Amino acid sequence: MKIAVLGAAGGIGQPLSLLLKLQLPAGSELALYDVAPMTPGVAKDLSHISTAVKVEGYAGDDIGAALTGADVVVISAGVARKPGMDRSDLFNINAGIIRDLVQNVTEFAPKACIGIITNPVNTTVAIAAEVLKKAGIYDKRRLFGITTLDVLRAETFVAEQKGLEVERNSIPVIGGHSGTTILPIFSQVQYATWDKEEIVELTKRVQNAGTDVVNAKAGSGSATLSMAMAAARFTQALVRGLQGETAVECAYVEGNGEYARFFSQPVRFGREGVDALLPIGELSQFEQEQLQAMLPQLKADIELGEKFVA
Ligand SMILES: NC(=O)C1=CN([C@@H]2O[C@H](COP(=O)(O)OP(=O)(O)OC[C@H]3O[C@@H](n4cnc5c(N)ncnc54)[C@H](O)[C@@H]3O)[C@@H](O)[C@H]2O)C=CC1
Ligand SMILES: O=C([O-])CC(=O)C(=O)O
Repeated sequence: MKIAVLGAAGGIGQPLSLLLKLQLPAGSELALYDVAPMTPGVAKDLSHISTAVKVEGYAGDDIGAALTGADVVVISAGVARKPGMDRSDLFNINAGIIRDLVQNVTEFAPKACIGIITNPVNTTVAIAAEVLKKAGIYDKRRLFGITTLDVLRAETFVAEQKGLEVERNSIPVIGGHSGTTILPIFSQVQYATWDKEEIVELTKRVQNAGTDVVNAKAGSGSATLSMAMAAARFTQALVRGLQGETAVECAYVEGNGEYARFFSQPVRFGREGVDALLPIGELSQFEQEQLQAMLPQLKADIELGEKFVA
């Protein structure tokens, strides 16, 4: 397997690359790319870690070499939020970055699975899909918005609140990745009992968790370390699927359009990327209301991306 990380010198890119160096199957190749000139140095640094994963670094115009032969491309290139901004405020800069990077993927790694971290995810994934479509190579089984951080947060916050072992949790988070489009399905946590206020509060905590980190970092960026962990977990699951093993994670994918063109839900990975979309299961009345209420925003975010490419 060859995994390319685009944005590899950044706040997420560096710890993500470290985790992949430690966790990818022996014999894998890790290609780091960023516009930042330091990127070959980041790769050199990582390459001294004694695991059987080969690391190469590329900067500036050298994206073709990074992408050629890649099975998976993970993209965290772009700008991050500062206090007072919404994820949608990143659109102006990040939309063009994603369009141009995915254009390069169409040229150098047309068969790769693409996982997008760059915000606003609700929109950047739609941009990527349209660029791939224009190039005539769009395969919806191979494009993902990485929403795993919402799952990590839901798992952690439930464990804290209920005094549970965090490893026991597996909580689906559906919808999108901003504000009220993030919907954790706490009613499916069977080993805890809830009153309604608790669920409302915990739902808001997950929805605002990104903003909490942005505010706590006070102008120097957004979540990087937890996001690196989330993206590593997603990438590992995808790689396992591509290698013919079974793996399931929530991801923001083009499904059957029941709720919106792109929607985060549990996905089973397989040799072609998405092997099957798993049902979101039963929702409480609160969750059903939240789901219906988020859809206009989610659809508008998606449309913004589609129009940007058109
Ligand atoms: N999906 C999610 O759950 C999350 C998404 N994010 C998003 O991830 C993105 C990256 O965040 P950070 O790593 O903290 O930002 P950062 O600013 O630390 O790193 C971004 C990197 O992208 C590089 N870059 C910029 N334009 C590029 C291009 N055209 N090609 C290649 N590299 C390019 C920069 O040189 C920099 O190294 C942001 O958009 C942020 O909002 C952040 C946290 C969670
Ligand atoms: O909030 C942000 O800007 C970064 C992000 O997506 C998250 O931490 O969930």
